[in-house]
Amino acid sequence: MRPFPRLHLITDTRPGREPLAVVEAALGVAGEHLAVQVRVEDDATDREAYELAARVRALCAEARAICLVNDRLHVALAVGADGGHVGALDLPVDAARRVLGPYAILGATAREPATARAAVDAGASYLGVGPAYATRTKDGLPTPIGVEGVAAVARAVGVPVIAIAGVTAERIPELRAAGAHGVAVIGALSQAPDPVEATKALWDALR
Ligand SMILES: Cc1ncc(COP(=O)(O)OP(=O)(O)O)c(N)n1
Ligand SMILES: Cc1ncsc1CCOP(=O)(O)O
Ligand SMILES: [Mg+2]
Repeated sequence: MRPFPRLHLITDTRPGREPLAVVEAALGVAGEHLAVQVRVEDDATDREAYELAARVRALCAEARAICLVNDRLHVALAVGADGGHVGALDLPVDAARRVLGPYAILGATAREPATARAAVDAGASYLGVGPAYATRTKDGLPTPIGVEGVAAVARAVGVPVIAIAGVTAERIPELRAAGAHGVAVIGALSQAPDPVEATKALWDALR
């Protein structure tokens, strides 16, 4: 079986961002070691989500990278993605597992050990754990859990823990030391002046 990717790029579809160009740049560096999660803004239409996901899925297939879809599992199924990711406001994990089937990759968001264990028991195959640090990318997040919070979740579960929020290449060593399998990033790539160099820095810190 393929090792689960340590670097997860989440698309940034806010105005002025270029999600496909960033995905192409990252795939050129990390290729099959990358997971790309298609995430659109809440007010995007399903058609917009589908069109972006279909293009990302095609790019990932070419690079043999994993393609995941955030929230909208019908879009994941429609484009033939490898799986999806759900959080507290999305389908419950057991329902998401039923939608995606037994073999799909299913991620769930967790910030503390009890919910992390519950998500795994309900069928999550990896956990997105955070917010690890403060971030300006998403509003309304709770207080960051820090490396100690990531470590507490990592100790509690046997599935890969993917740290999220405010992750930079410089922070990867402490997250890995805390037991994180890998990281998920939006801003570290989408706001980088050079996404190729930024991917190299993240990937070098992870391998
Ligand atoms: C890898 C990963 N971790 C956490 C999240 C956040 O999911 P959620 O809490 O449902 O928030 P939205 O991303 O849907 O706004 C994620 N997407 N990926
Ligand atoms: C979608 C999401 N969920 C928790 S933090 C976050 C965004 C993280 O973005 P960044 O990597 O730019 O801090
Ligand atoms: Mg969600």
